[in-house]
Amino acid sequence: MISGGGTGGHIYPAIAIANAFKARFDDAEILFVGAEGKMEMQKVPEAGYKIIGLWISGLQRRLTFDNLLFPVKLVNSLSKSAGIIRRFRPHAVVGVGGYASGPLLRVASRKGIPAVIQEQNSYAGLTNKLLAKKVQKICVAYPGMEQFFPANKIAFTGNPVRKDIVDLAGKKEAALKHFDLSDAPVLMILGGSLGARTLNDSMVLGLEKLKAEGVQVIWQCGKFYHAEMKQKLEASGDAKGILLFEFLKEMDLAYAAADVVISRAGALSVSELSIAAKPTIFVPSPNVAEDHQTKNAKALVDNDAAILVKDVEARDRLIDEAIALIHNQEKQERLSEKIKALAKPNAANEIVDEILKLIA
Ligand SMILES: CC(=O)N[C@H]1[C@@H](OP(=O)(O)OP(=O)(O)OC[C@H]2O[C@@H](n3ccc(=O)[nH]c3=O)[C@H](O)[C@@H]2O)O[C@H](CO)[C@@H](O)[C@@H]1O
Repeated sequence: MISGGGTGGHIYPAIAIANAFKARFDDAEILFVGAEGKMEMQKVPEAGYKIIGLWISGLQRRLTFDNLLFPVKLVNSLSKSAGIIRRFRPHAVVGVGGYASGPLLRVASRKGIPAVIQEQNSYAGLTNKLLAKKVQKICVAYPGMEQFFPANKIAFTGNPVRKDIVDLAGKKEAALKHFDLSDAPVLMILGGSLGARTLNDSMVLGLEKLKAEGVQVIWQCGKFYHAEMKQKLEASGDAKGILLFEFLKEMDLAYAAADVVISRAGALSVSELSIAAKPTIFVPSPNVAEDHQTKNAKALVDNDAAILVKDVEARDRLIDEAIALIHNQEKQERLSEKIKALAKPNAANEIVDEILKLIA
C-alpha cells in the first residue's frame, strides 16, 4: 500500500516505486491511498493503479474554517484508513509525504505492519518528521538527514524516478519529432507540477529575445496560469517553435529534446534533471517551508553542477542567463557532466529492496 501525494513531487516517486515493485513481482497487488480532491486522485489511475481518497487536508497558518474541521477530518481519516487496511491486508506500507500518508501510516504502524517513508527533500516535511518514530525505514535523497531522522533508520537511496526518464539515451531525435521541433537549440521551462508565476513572467518578458536568437522553447506553465500565458503568447505574434503546455505528460521526451533547462528546484525535478544530465538554471521557489528548494538546489550549485538564479532576480536576468548558456557549449558540457555525477538512477529498486527486507 502506498500513501501520500498533494503535488507531483510526492506522486511521481510513489508511482516509480509501484512500477519498480510490479517489475519484480507481476502478481503484486498495489493500492494507493491519497487525499480527496488532490492531484493524485487523477494521476495515479492514469498510471494504471487503484487509489482510495481520504478526507484530509493540511493545517493552515491562519485561523480558517478548514482548520476548525481538521480534528474531524483526522478522526474520519484514521477510521477510514483502519477500514482500508483491514480489507486490503498489506504486507508493507510506504508513505511518500503529503497529507494522506499521516493517518494511513499511523494506523498501519499501530497494527504492526512494516512501514517505510520516502523523504524527497533535503529538509524533512512535517508528516514525515511525525512518522519517523513509528516506521522501520526512512529512504532519503540527500546526505545529512540525521538532523531530522534517527540515523539507524536512514537509507540513502536517492529519489525514485520514473523508468522512462531514467532511460533517456537515444530518444532525442524521436523527441524533436514528437514536439515538431527543428535542430535549433531547445530551452525547457519547468515550473514544477503546479507551474511558477516567476518563471512564466520571466518567459513573457524574454519572449522577443528568445525569438530573435532562434531559440525553441518547451514551456510548461501550470494549469493555473495556462489561459493567461496562452493569451500573452498569442498576442506576441509569430510564435513558431515556442510550445506552451499546461502540464507535460511525456516528461521523458521533453527532457530528451531540451539542450538547456530552467527549473524550480522541487526535489523530483532536481533528481530527474540529474539523471537526465541537463545543464540547468534553478530558480528555487521562495514560497515553500523552510526555503527547502534553495537547499535542494544548493546541494548541486555548491558542486558547480548547476546555476542558481534567485526568484527576486529572475525577471531581470533569467532569460539572458539562459541565452548565454545556450551559446556556451563548453559550459553546457561541464554542467552536464557534473550534474550527472550526483544522480542516483537506481533509487526505485533500492527502495523496493528495503521494503522486501522488512517483509522478509
Ligand atoms: C510548491 C511546492 O510545494 N513544491 C514542492 C513539490 O513540488 P512539485 O510537485 O513541483 O515537485 P517536483 O519538482 O519535486 O516534481 C515534479 C514532478 O512532476 C512531474 N511533472 C511536472 C510538470 C509536468 O508538466 N509534468 C510532470 O510530469 C515531474 O516530472 C516531477 O516528477 O514537491 C517537491 C517534493 O516534495 C518539493 O521539493 C517542492 O518544493
